Amino acid sequence: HSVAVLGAPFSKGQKKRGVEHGPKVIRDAGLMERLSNFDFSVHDFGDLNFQHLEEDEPYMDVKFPRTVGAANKKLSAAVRNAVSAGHTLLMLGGDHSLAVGSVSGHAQHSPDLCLIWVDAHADINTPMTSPSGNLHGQPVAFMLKELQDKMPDIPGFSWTKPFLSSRDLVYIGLRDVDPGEYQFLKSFGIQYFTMRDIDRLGIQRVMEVTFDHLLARKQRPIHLSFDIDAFDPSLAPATGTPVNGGLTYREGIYIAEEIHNTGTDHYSYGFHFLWSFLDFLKVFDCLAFESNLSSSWCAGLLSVMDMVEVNPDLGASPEAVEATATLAVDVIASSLGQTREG
Ligand SMILES: N[C@](CCCC[B-](O)(O)O)(CCN1CCCCC1)C(=O)O
Ligand SMILES: [Mn+2]
Ligand SMILES: [Mn+2]
Ligand SMILES: [Mn+2]
Repeated sequence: HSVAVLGAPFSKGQKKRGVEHGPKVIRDAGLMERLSNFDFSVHDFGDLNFQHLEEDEPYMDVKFPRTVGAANKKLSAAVRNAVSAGHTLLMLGGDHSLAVGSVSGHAQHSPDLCLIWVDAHADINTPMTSPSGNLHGQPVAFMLKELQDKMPDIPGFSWTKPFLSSRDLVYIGLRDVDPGEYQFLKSFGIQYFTMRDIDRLGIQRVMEVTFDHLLARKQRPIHLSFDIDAFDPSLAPATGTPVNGGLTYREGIYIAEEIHNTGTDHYSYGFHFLWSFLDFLKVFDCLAFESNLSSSWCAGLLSVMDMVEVNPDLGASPEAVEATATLAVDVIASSLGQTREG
């Protein structure tokens, strides 16, 4: 299979300058070099260029609605085209408002997709519940069918149509959820794992429950929307809304590795005891075929991945920026098949 890389240098979903340079610093951290180590082909689609609209007054306190709406309309077409061409698509942000275009473009090709949202935040505010008016805290609200009667007609977003059911979404890493968002999570019964849940259950169990929830009934394409602020700020300081107590390096990489490992029979869900027993037997090397089988099979179910909110202007030093960008590349590489075992 092939991977396409698309940069989305966009920042108007929030107020801090610099996140529009996210695609550049992620590439400068060696992204394309790291991707060339895999056996799949890599296509660089370059960066989208977004026009800044002159007249773009706030709407119900929502900032830059027409600019954000237009950018996402353009992004959704690019994502739909890339997925339709058979690529696994990697979208480099840019702020998280870009998920509106990325996920809806993906859903136009794959309406049965499921969404894994790795983030300190739920990003499910409506214009009425948003404490900031920043659209990077609202993308999920544009996607959910259950929220469509609570969403006003925002200028610039008339092209959008809700496409996602709450049961097809799982959050991992939450630790800064606004009151209105919490109400939606509870009333729609959305599956989520906070950092406390990760402390209690451990990341292996979190991923098992996530895949049982999303894939046990049937396998389908995964959209992974990864906000770098899911990591602890000590690991990812160069980002706009850091929150203490985030993912460790190993937890973040494990999430990515497990997403890569979906899609083979090796992981027919609900039979963990069997697979862990087979893994145990593997140590006697009597099941070598099993690992070869899964490695040949593992295209993985990942179809589109967003990597967003890397902001080079917010690192305290060049080293801090480099560390944040390199972490983003590590997560991307692990999602696409890089392993820690060789
Ligand atoms: N939930 C917030 C933050 C959104 C972050 C967007 B992301 O995840 O893409 O980076 C507001 C969070 N909270 C408001 C009260 C004071 C502390 C921050 C919002 O503005 O909606
Ligand atoms: Mn966030
Ligand atoms: Mn986010
Ligand atoms: Mn693999």
